[in-house]
Amino acid sequence: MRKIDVFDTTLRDGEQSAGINLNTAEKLEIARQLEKLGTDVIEAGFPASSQGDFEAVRKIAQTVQSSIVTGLARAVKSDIDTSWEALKYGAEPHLHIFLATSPIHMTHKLKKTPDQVVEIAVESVKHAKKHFPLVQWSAEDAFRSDPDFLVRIVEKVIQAGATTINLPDTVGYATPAEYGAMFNYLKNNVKSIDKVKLSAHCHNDLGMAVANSIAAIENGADQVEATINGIGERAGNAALEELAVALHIRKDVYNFETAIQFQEIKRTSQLVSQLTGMAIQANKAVVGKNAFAHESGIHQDGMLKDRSTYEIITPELIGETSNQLVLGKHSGRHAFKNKAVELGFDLTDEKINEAFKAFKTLADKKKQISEDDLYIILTDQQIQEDDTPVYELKSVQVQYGNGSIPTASVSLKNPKGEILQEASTGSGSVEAICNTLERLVQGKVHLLDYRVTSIGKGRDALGEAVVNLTYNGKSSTGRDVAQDVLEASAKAYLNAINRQIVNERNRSLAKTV
Ligand SMILES: CC(=O)SCCNC(=O)CCNC(=O)[C@H](O)C(C)(C)COP(=O)(O)OP(=O)(O)OC[C@H]1O[C@@H](n2cnc3c(N)ncnc32)[C@H](O)[C@@H]1OP(=O)(O)O
Ligand SMILES: CC(C)C(=O)C(=O)O
Ligand SMILES: [Mg+2]
Repeated sequence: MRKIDVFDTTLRDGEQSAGINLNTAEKLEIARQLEKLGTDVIEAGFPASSQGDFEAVRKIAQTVQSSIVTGLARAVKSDIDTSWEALKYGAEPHLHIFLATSPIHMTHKLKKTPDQVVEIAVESVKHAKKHFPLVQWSAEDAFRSDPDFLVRIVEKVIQAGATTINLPDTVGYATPAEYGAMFNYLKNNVKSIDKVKLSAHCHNDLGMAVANSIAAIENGADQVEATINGIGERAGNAALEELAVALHIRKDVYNFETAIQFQEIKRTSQLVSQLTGMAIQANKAVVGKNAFAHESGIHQDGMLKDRSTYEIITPELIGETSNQLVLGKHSGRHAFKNKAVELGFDLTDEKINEAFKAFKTLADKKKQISEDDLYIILTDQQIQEDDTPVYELKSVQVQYGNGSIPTASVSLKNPKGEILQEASTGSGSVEAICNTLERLVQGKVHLLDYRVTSIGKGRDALGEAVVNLTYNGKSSTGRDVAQDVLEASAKAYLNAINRQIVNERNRSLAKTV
């Protein structure tokens, strides 16, 4: 079996999804989980794009041990030098440089001739090689590039020192046969191609990202680039979990293997959804809520007689548990701590105590505490590390009746430590809460999007609220989970604002350094 490397770009291309904005603690948490998942390379961000991304990539490079950590850079010296400062801590520093090669991009975006593009590509790879032992070079929009130009530029960047060549279908336009043919063409026409690792990077605009990635592997690609839950620019990237499971389940056809630890798939998918606020569609392959649900009588009859009638992937393969009661309101701190360790959390005693308090509060209200609930409580503690003073919800009360105007009263502590109270009406309960909060916080807020979903099963399942807004002109996403969706909504709203306050403080600290 040929081993295929998995390059995860959830934290870079995935974060480019509209509405996603992860902070350093959240990125670090996802990177740790990607390491457990067995990804060969983690693209942690774009260090030159912002101080926040620089910090996140630096922390991830310092923390992650068993996956290679990389970051994206334009073919620009200052991007490369900044990336080095963030990535130099890795055991094998790796940089990912990209430059567009299609006529459309060269003419309209870069405004460069093909010869100039070759020169810039070669110079940037040579410059990167002064620092980095591993340099991946991507021909952005490779699929819409002239194949002979690709052959020429790829040969030159290999001569300049590139160690991996990536040929993306940047706009998700290729069919599997066409994308495979491009790899075949380069394999047969670039003289030095066997000196480098060949990589595929597919987007899902026509729903073919996973199929295209597999076609690339069949035609010589050694590495596939993908994201958890398929998040990414526009319609997203190839979904990592779908790719890995497809190669595994159909190894009889493909004969390829990856180092992905299948047991970690469900957990990774949930974590990414929880921290990005991007819901997973119920019927999504492998990780959707319905992926293992059998609804109709004939299917249920078949499943009861023999699971192989309708089940080609078992939920156990991807680490799906039955989610039965694990701890209850009479459980003590020791059992709680043991369970946290068993679930893979490494928290200080102080954070365990905070999580334990949240667990007891929930256990008082909810009959059964599931593993999903524990993950939410523990992850919330794990990602809390900033001590910037922010808004804190003290209480929220809503008066609602179908014949009256909903009214919300809210009390909160502001970043100066003052307790403020306000009341306001709205056409619904959530709008009343948002209107009240808008009066209480300092600055201009504009609500863009709001969503509630349930976590886990049953009528007492936790409610998750995701709020997308602009605060003083900057877009931000907040998320929170509570047993009551109105409380979750108020907290999610404040979390979005608090995120901007923390970002602002980090930006001003960076300027003073
Ligand atoms: C296919 C992909 O996913 S590519 C990755 C996309 N990801 C991102 O863009 C996220 C991070 N980006 C950012 O934060 C910003 O765009 C920055 C910091 C990188 C650059 O910001 P700005 O300097 O304000 O430039 P802006 O984004 O408006 O324009 C991009 C510039 O880079 C140039 N450029 C684009 N790609 C490349 C490249 N690979 N190498 C060199 N220059 C490039 C463009 O031609 C344009 O140059 P111009 O100003 O001379 O016209
Ligand atoms: C930066 C490159 C690899 C990219 O994301 C794309 O071309 O889609
Ligand atoms: Mg991409």
